[in-house]
Amino acid sequence: MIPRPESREPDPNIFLYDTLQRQKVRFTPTTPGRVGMYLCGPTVYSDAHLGHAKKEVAFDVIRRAFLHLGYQVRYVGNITDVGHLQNDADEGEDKIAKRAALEQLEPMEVADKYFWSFVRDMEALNILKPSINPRATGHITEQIRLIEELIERGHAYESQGSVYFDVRSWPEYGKLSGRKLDEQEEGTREVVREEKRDPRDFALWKRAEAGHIMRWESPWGVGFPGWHIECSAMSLKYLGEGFDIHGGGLDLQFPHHEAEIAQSEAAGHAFARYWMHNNMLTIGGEKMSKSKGNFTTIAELLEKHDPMVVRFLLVGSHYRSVTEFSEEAFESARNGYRRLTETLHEVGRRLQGAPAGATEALDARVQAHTHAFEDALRDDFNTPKAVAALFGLTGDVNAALASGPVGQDTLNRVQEAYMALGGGVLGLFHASASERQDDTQVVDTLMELVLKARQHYRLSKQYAQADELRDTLARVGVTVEDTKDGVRWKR
Ligand SMILES: Nc1ncnc2c1ncn2[C@@H]1O[C@H](COP(=O)(O)OP(=O)(O)OP(=O)(O)O)[C@@H](O)[C@H]1O
Ligand SMILES: [Zn+2]
Repeated sequence: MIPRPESREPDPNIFLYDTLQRQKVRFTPTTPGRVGMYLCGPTVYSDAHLGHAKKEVAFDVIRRAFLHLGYQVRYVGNITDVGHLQNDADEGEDKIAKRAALEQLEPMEVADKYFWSFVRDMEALNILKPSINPRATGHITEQIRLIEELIERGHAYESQGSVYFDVRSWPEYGKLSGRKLDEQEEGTREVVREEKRDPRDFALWKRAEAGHIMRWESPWGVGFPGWHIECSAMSLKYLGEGFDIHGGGLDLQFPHHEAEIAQSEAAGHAFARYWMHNNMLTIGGEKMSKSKGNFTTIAELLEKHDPMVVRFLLVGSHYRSVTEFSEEAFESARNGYRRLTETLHEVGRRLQGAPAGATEALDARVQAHTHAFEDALRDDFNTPKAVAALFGLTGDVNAALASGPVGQDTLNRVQEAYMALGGGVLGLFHASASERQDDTQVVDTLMELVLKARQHYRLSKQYAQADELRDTLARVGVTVEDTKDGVRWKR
């Protein structure tokens, strides 16, 4: 966990884009100084892919930004382990149950297997653990209670052992997505229509047919919850009435989030006050998705790429913009990330032996870039602008380091700025960076030895050997320069 800066008052000037109001609005928390966030998590029936990473990183950065700007955050990220059918229109097999049959596992084994795989991927990507990670199957009672409230209030009805939300009883249905009546019906087929009063009605509870293995007792017979109801039940349980922020992918706006709002409000609960949606990670212009099969899992990616480069790639585009996945995008992320870490490491090296005191001109630049970075966060968590501020800082630091000695206090402040902004907020300097730090120490020591040997050859006029050392280093990308201040190297 990154600690909340103790000294900082909660920032009152954060603006975020609220999907419901369709504009950027000032964020005001329900409870001063605290933010409650709920994020629709994965359906755990297969390994997570880069699209999931885009969403998780987006909301992780938003959470970290709130922490940085003086708030305490309760972050609830749910795990869907029941009720998510293959078709959004209440049809098809349960995704988990289908996978269980395929892998010859218990449904809960499937859920656990992919839950832990998800946790491993998220850890590798330096995503902070949710404060609460509730699962749908652990909250059947809460879901049944909410459905009962809806029936009591006349907004839901039972039909042949299933319970549906009565869309006609709730005129606000459609307010989030702005979908017209006919568009709300998309994909609904005749079989289910017969049970429904209106084709737009959605399942709150489904009767379990013989052979359906995920089943629970309910007032309406044996069945299982519909997909949408879990998120209403769990967000309200852990974040309370009128909680602050509900997040998820743009593709969940309809029907999932539309249904969440309708069923929560119709049951008499004040629901999320701000709705935030991340745009999609695409491949060849199409959404990366499990069901389309056009995905690359996070685990596969991490065999080839540093997780921090993956993260850098994702924060390089705004959460509301599309990110197109390509090898070229990785290449440029790798180069960009290297530029940051090289400077950070150089600052570490220069700290030893730096003159005491400050270098005021650079101090002023550090402050200016820090302000620019924070302004970018306040403007709907604009990470590309924040990254640009880090590059601005990097440029100024490089220029200062090249032009002469920099005071120790200033170097410390530069390091702190990198760690707080690039590390704390963007989450870019994780274990892989510290591993590289260890690696850097080993490389530094080895280089010192090699350069001493080279110096020895030169002093004893064995120039061929000295040059051979230099050329060998050049072949692995290390250049050695003889300057008036002594020998310097870089890679
Ligand atoms: N390509 C993507 N880019 C950004 N977010 C995504 C992407 N794919 C899924 N998500 C988000 O991840 C969350 C969980 O998605 P889900 O488990 O439905 O994945 P999926 O690959 O879309 O699966 P399916 O194709 O079976 O619907 C949702 O909030 C969804 O918006
Ligand atoms: Zn949800």
